[in-house]
Amino acid sequence: MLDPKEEDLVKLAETCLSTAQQIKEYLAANNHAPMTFDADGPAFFPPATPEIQHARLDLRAAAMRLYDLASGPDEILTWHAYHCAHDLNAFRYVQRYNIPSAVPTAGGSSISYTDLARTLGLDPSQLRQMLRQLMAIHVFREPSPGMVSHTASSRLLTHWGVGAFNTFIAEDTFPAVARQIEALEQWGHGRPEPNRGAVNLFYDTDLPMYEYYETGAGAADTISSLRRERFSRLMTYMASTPIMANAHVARGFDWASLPKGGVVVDVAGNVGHSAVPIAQANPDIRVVVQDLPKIVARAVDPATSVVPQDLLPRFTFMSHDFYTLQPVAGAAVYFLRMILHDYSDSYALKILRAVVPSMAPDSRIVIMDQVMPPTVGLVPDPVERMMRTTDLQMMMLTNAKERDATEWEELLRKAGDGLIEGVFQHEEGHGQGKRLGIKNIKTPVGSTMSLIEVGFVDEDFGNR
Ligand SMILES: C[S@@+](CC[C@H](N)C(=O)[O-])C[C@H]1O[C@@H](n2cnc3c(N)ncnc32)[C@H](O)[C@@H]1O
Repeated sequence: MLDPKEEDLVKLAETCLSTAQQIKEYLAANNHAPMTFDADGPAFFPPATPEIQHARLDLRAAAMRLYDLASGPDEILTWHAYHCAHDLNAFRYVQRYNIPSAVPTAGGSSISYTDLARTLGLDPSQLRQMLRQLMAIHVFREPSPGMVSHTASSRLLTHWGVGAFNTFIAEDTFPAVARQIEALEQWGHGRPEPNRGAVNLFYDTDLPMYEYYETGAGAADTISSLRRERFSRLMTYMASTPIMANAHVARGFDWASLPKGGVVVDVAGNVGHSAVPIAQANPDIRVVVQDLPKIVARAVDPATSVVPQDLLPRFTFMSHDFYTLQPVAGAAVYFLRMILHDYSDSYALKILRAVVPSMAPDSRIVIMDQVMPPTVGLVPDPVERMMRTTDLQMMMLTNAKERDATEWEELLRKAGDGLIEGVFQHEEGHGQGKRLGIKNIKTPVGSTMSLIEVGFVDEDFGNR
């Protein structure tokens, strides 16, 4: 990993050179096309060995640091921030008016600003202003004056998942995060309620984001339906990206060790996409996927179902509000992926304390979320950037946060307080000297999320 304190221009440039060579050679040796901005080039960096992944991280970290040092302290605060704001503004325009699908995708083809504007009912001069802003970051290009064509990135805006992600940033995150300070001033700093986030001001709702999405029934409320669909697609896509790949679910916990006939409850599992690798890892277990009613309807609808046909007999879908007592008692595992980071401590506690009374003494809770580095500079810069941005996204959405290992341990200890005796009521000693705690944390290679195995441990167990 690049030394977090390295500031020498030449040393950073040397890192760029050596890692760039390593990556170029790897691509050539494995018959992968070189990375390019051309529309016909690879849309995603190809799968690579851990060494090449590390080289990519170092290259990005060194190049970004060089860029910042060459810009100077003033530009970080002025021009860089200025560019970011208007890049987002241009993305919003591009998404709102469906520009990507109106630009021809056939190799080498292009369209004039005038024709594009006429097709979409836009002003040609404003259209050109917006697209030229994005061309600086390799999104669209002008192959000749007055003509627009795709780059690899702009073409990807037509991809169902990348497009949904970009639209969510442009149409939801960008305008909502601009209300963050107003939310803090209107409702108070450090508020725990999930319906007092910046997104509540932007969506103009008193409901927590997920409940707001649920209100989108019928034509009466099409905007919340549209936002729910977008968010749902975003979540499904995220689970397919290398850093959040569903495959990590199988790598971070030994699902095969669960007993025959054991049950895994995927609490708030959306349409069940993350439970698929669990069921595949152990043919002898059953899976219960729980979520809010409209999500469950999507999960069981053949048009939107994501669970492969051969696994379906082992799947049950259930509407369940996770603030209420967990209806499945004695499951082998209660799996909570990307749930608790959506909530402040007091709400995350409510969710966990609704699970604990249903646990058997040997049940586990497996939490899959980020385990934040306890300070800055411990992970590669691009990873740190992703984790910190996600942390703020959680604040914006639901007044929530990502947690480090100590914060997780503290939360779990409180989640078990007063409930242990009930779980161990049929056992000798009634669970005296036990607490809910972390048994293990495993971070699969290439994943930003870890699997935190939680169970009943002796009071003096571990000291993370
Ligand atoms: C961030 S998504 C995570 C989904 C899934 N676990 C995953 O890893 O992709 C949060 C999920 O929580 C669900 N949810 C929100 N509030 C809920 C509630 N009160 N009870 C049950 N599920 C809820 C949402 O519908 C959504 O599917």
